[in-house]
This record gives sequence, structure tokens and C-alpha cells, in this order.
Amino acid sequence: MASLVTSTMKPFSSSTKPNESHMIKDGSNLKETVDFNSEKRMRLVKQRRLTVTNVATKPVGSPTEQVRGNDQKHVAWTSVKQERWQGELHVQGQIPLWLSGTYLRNGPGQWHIGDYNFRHLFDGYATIVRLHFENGSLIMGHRQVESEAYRAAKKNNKLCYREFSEAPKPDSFLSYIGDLAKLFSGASLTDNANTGVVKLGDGRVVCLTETIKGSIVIDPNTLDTIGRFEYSDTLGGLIHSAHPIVTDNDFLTLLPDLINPGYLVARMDPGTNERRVIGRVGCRGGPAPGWVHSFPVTEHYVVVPEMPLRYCAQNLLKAEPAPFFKFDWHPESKAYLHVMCKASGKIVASVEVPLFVTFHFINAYEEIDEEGRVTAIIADCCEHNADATILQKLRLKNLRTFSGQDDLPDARVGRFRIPMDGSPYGNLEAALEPDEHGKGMDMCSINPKYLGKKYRYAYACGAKRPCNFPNTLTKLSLVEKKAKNWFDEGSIPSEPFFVARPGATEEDDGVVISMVSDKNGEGYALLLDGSTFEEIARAKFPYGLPYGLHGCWVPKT
Ligand SMILES: CC(=O)/C=C/C=C(C)/C=C/C1=C(C)CCCC1(C)C
Ligand SMILES: CC(/C=C/C=O)=C\C=C\C=O
Ligand SMILES: [Fe+2]
Repeated sequence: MASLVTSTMKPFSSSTKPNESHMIKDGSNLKETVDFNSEKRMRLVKQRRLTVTNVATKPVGSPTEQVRGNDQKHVAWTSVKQERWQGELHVQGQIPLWLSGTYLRNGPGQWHIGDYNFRHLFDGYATIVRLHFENGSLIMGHRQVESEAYRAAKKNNKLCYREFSEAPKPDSFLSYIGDLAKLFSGASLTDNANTGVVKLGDGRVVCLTETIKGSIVIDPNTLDTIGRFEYSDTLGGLIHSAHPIVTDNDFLTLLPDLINPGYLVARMDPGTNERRVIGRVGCRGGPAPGWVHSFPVTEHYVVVPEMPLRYCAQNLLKAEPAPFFKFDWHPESKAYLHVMCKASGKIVASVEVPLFVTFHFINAYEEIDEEGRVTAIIADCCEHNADATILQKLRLKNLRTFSGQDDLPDARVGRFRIPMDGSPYGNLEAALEPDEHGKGMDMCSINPKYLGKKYRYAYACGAKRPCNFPNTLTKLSLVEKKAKNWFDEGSIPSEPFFVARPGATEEDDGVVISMVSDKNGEGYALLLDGSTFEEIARAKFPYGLPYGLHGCWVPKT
């Protein structure tokens, strides 16, 4: 198996040498945050040079200078200060001794190239952060993912590939035509794997985004970029859901088909790079498939969402960001959920549902009657009240200019009920009163043992208003319809990630890990008790880190 695994990892043509400078060149983002005279600046540069070569477990001498307060410069929306760092953190409180393994979190942590600033949260180059827990101690490290897009940007000091909202500007009409050809072949699409990170059943750790080429294998210990994850099948396609369903035995993915509007559902066995098609479903509405950032599964079914926020061919070709970026809002095309049997690939239900907007499905499960028949499927998601403007709210300009006025659109836990008796319509309702979590809702996790099964608890980011971005951690009890909330004024916490205690029998017996970017420009790892939702430990980072998206747990083997 080892040779199979390594033979399909393609190293990039050149990689960062260990003794190369690991500083990120100051872009205006960084300049904005650093306000001091040139002598101090030189000292800092020297200090950074010392720091950056230290990638073993020693902490850095002293953190880089931070600017306090001002939301314009909130560290959550400021490029990461250095390309890499690693060291042991001082822990306040008690990390449970059973917590043994590594939490990896990916996200778009560098939003500039030279003096050029990106405009959207999702454009930034991937920064992977590692929290390694062992015997109550905590080692933190972070590093840039060495995608082709990132390396080309550094080498040429400009954007070279099409990112979520940005595209390189053609310098002539001829090069525009060339660029279009490169778009259709996929050559100009980014491989900036900045959305999530998953541990496959065979142990490989892969950073992912929505472009298929942006699947990059990393070493979870050193955070080295190993190479591109090459799919060995002939499925083709350029894009997929950024959130495959990954367990120790399974990998399910969803590929939208833009040519013949529909979706392919495919499976990849552990130890292989070959996806095999389970089934296909055609779109029922609209000119193109709906955006599928994520999708839910139950024990026996895959739910394929067809959202009225659909891929848009014209917007794909544009170099400048369109209102809905690569998508368009088509309420007239309606919204649907399709249910595919995992075993046969057959569509067993396809219902129209109320209009919805979601990035993230939380979980789904089957409702069973007394005879053991599946009567309905329940699918929960972080639902933005059918308002796609949330995508615009995630522009960096909005995130960086919080005036104290509430500017976060309302969201809820949207609960779909899909009848399995052939009825044509499904329902969508809030699973609990959205006021319980301040009507902010995204970045969810559950106990992975309950994937596809009836479950009680979900963890997510909620809101304490006024705010312009989710700023609380919330534990949702979907049975009691209650939430417990964690909040630290001015802080932005990232996805609360649940890790179960080995041997646990209660669903919420475990810890919740998050990383917090605070208002003083600092940051810390935070551990909450999964059951009480009280803080049990925190450990300060040497400097604040930018906001990150999704993570995974790599248990100690
Ligand atoms: C960070 C995140 O959640 C989403 C990232 C999405 C990306 C990078 C999407 C990229 C795309 C293109 C570059 C062109 C084709 C469409 C699309 C998949 C949106
Ligand atoms: C962070 C986010 C939405 C927040 C809105 O309330 C969405 C992230 C999507 C990609 O992973
Ligand atoms: Fe996501």
C-alpha cells in the first residue's frame, strides 16, 4: 500500500528549501498593522529572521509588534505574520491527558501579494495551523501550503491563477483568448487548497478547496507540502464539493456537472486514488447546478442539494468580482433536494423545498417507523435565510470595517424534512429558535460517531450582536432546543471542533477546540468541555493568527 500511496503523490517541481527565508514579504496589509519607526522596524526584521529559521519545538524570542484595538486591523483579517513557526505553548488550565493527537486547521491566511491586496476572505493563500496535544502539553505550528498558485505568486510577485473572486488581468486581447482556453482546460484555475483538511482512512492528510487540482497532501507533523493528490480515475471535471464526507472507511464526494447540469456522486476507497461513480442526478431547475460547498449523508443515503445559488458561466469568465462571484441567484429556478441510495445509486426521492442558502450541512439522519421503514430524511444546515448576500459580507473590506453597527445577516439551523413516500415537497424550518444563538450560524461540527445518525448536539459559531461576523461559540442542543454560548468581547473564534473522549458513551463527552483571534491582535488555542461548554484550558500563541476555516483530528497512533 505504501508504494501505491507514494506513487500517486506528485511532488511540485521545486519546494521551499529549509534554510530559505520564510518571511512573507510585507504587503500593504502588513504595513497597515505595523506602525513604528525604521530603527524599531530593522530590529523587528532581524528578530523575524531569527525566528523564522526556528522551526523545531523552541518558541520564538518575542512576538512581532501588534497594533491594538481598531477593527480595521483586526488580526483575524490580517495576513499571517510569518510563513511558519513552531513551538511549545504555555497552557493555562488543564488539557485532559486523554487528548492525544493533532488538530489541524486550514484557512486562507495570506491576503496579499507584494503590494496587491485580495478582496475576499476566500481568496487568501492557505495557512495550515497545527495543535499537537500530548500528556497535557501543547505544541503549535503554522505554515503556508506550497500550492502551485502560492509559489507562482511569490515568484512573480503577482496573482497567476484564478482564485475564488480574483483572476489575473490579461495584458492583451490575445492573452484574454488564451486565458479563456486555460479556464476551460482548468490550467488557469487555482490549486490554493485553503478551505479544509481531511485525514483519509489510510492516514494521508489532504488539504482541499473547490477546485479538484487544489487537493494537496501534507505531512501532519512537519506541515511540509508533500505534493498534489492526483486522482487516478478518468472522472475528469474541474470542481467538486470542498467538503467530502470522510471516515476511516469511506470517502464520498460530489462533482457538479456544468456542461450537462447535474451532479455525480462518487466514492473512493482508503488506500486508493480512484473515485468510482455511485450515481448521477440531473438538475431540476435553472441553467446550471447549484453551488455545492458541502452535502449531507445518512446511513444509507446521500442528499444532493440543488440550491438556487447556481454556478454562472459568464461570472466564471469575468476577471472582476461579480455580485455573487462565480455564482448567480436564481429564485425562479427553485430549490430541490435529491436523495440517492448509497448502495444502488438510484434516486429514491427528489423534492422541491423552500429557497435556501447554505455553505455547510451539519448532519442528516433517517426517520424510521415502527416497521423499520424510512419515512423521511432530516437534514440540518447552517441556513442564511435564503439570502445570498452573505457572500458579499465576507469581502475583506466589510470584515475590516466594523463600525459597531450590526451588519451580520440573520442565520439559523435550517432543518429540512424530506418525505420518503413520493410527496413532491419537503419542509424547511428552524431547528431551534435562532435567538438562542444570536441569529448567527455557521462553521459547525458534531461528534463524528453520529455522522448520518440521529443526533442531539452540534457545535457552531453564533453571534452576540452587534457584530459583522459570527463571534461566539455555541453548543446547540437540538432536542432541548437550547444553546450554550461562549463569548469574549472583540474576539473572533474559529470553527468549534469536537473531539470525543476515547471510550465515551455520552454524545457530548469530549472537548471542543477553537482558535481565537482577539481584539488586541493576539490569539490563543481554546479548549471547552464538550458537555458543560465551560473553558478548561487556553494557550496563548506567540502572535495572533488570521481567521481559519475547517479542521480535522489526527489521533495519535
Ligand atoms: C475558501 C472557500 O471556502 C472556497 C473557496 C472556493 C474557491 C477557491 C473556488 C474557486 C472556483 C474557481 C477558481 C473557478 C471555478 C468555480 C469555483 C469552484 C467557484
Ligand atoms: C465563515 C463562513 C460564513 C460565516 C457567516 O456567517 C463561511 C465559510 C465558508 C467556507 O468554508
Ligand atoms: Fe466550508
